[in-house]
Amino acid sequence: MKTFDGLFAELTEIAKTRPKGSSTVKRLDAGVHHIGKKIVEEAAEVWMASEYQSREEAAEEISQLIYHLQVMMIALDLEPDDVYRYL
Ligand SMILES: N=c1c2ncn([C@@H]3O[C@H](COP(=O)(O)OP(=O)(O)OP(=O)(O)O)[C@@H](O)[C@H]3O)c2ncn1[C@@H]1O[C@H](COP(=O)(O)O)[C@@H](O)[C@H]1O
Repeated sequence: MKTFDGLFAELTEIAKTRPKGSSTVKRLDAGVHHIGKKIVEEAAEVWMASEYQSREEAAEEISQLIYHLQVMMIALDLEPDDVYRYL
């Protein structure tokens, strides 16, 4: 099963090697404004799923929010430790 750090390592490698067909590469190329809008959209979906849908659907939306947050971290050249120090 994938973890936060495992996904971050995978996305970091994708950002370096830029494989064809990667949606992550497309999102990074689209830039911070695009990624930020996606984060807001996914955050709203987490809220809606948590309030009106199942726990399973909420978990899926949370995973997507984590993914888009990680894409933003990579766009900003932030490492997990840069974030963890505030936890
Ligand atoms: N975990 C994720 C992940 N979570 C969410 N998403 C993206 O976020 C989208 C979900 O948002 P929506 O439900 O709003 O779908 P949508 O409206 O089609 O979104 P848009 O593509 O239009 O923005 C999905 O369609 C994916 O494009 C993800 N894309 C990739 N990953 C993982 O990231 C890794 C690298 O992926 P690639 O870069 O595609 O190879 C792989 O391990 C993937 O499993």
